[in-house]
Amino acid sequence: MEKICVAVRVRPPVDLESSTTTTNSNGSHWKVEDNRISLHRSLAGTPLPPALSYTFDHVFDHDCSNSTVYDLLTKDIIHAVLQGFNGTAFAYGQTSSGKTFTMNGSDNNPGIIHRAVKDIFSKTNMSTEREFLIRVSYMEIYNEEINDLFAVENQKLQIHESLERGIFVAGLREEIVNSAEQVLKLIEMGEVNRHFGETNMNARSSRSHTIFRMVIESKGKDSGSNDHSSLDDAIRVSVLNLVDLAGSERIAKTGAGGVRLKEGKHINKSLMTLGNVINKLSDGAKQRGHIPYRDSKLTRILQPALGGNAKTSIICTVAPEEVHIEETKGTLQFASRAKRITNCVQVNEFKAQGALACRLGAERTPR
Ligand SMILES: Nc1ncnc2c1ncn2[C@@H]1O[C@H](COP(=O)(O)OP(=O)(O)OP(=O)(O)O)[C@@H](O)[C@H]1O
Repeated sequence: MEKICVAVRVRPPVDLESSTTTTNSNGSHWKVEDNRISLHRSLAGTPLPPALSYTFDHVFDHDCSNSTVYDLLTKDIIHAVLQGFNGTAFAYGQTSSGKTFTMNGSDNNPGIIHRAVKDIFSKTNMSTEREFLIRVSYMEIYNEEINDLFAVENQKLQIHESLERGIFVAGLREEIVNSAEQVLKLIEMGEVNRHFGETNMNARSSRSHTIFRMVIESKGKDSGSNDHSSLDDAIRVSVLNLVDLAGSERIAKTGAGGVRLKEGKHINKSLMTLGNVINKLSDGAKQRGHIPYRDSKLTRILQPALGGNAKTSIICTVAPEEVHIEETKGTLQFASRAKRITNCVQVNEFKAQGALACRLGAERTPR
């Protein structure tokens, strides 16, 4: 059993005037100390004890770089995926709090996805013991429909489950890839197909949840031994999901109407289901009861990452401004609940036989 790793990241204040402080006009501000974030208030300039205080695995203040976030929060998961464990990292938070900045980054400050891809190829290229076959796919959930970001014609895809593949999206294009550059180019092409839109809160707001997925298969390099039953024959298959969720939003604040309003309702509904799943899971095994994974496509796809067989980290992004205090409290409560979830993690290792062996034989391009 292994706990989900939960971190909070505070984005820099939007108002440049107040960029050196997160204190607000009513004297309340979020203070970050080590792995703790607290809401402080002051009365006529006299500081009062924190009104609220939360502790997480990590708390990243506004001056923290994407490189630090990657190193402390996701690097271990990425390395575990190469050992055969499933891994998921996702960003959760209100609109405009920095989820896309964290997952995708910018040209001079690459995010988690870019760093993970580079890291994976640098490790697999260096491996003297195992050979790897890597496949990638990229999908979005827009208005509760799954679309393929690598192939626009693949829309309204369905989720299925099988013994061999677990939970999967049928018809999603998977590309076999051999280098980080190839993957980053594919992602760039996929980004063009993603739904963004302008709201009052964010000039480039993600209007869908996106899931970038890498499936990594590996087997021991031929040792030259004739012992066909040796453990080296075992094939490891792991799945890495890197998820950028759309932001929860107050319709009044985003000024949404028409298409934006419809999108906002779908976003809020699926995030509410995610919250319900997290709440149920955090209740502990005895009180849990039915977990409503099937109530949204997002939770169905993330099912293995939430209480299942995956190493998972969640980065909860928050905005420091006074006007967002209620949303920030909501995000921190979500994060506190998520912290209590335990997953049951194991290496996915199979004997190379039957259909899987045939498929690997056909697809494997030795690295
Ligand atoms: N840690 C950060 N450092 C510098 N700039 C940031 C940081 N986090 C966010 N920003 C900036 O704040 C703005 C909003 O961030 P972003 O688009 O990542 O938010 P989001 O949570 O993905 O929003 P939405 O849910 O609406 O898509 C962007 O201009 C982004 O560059």
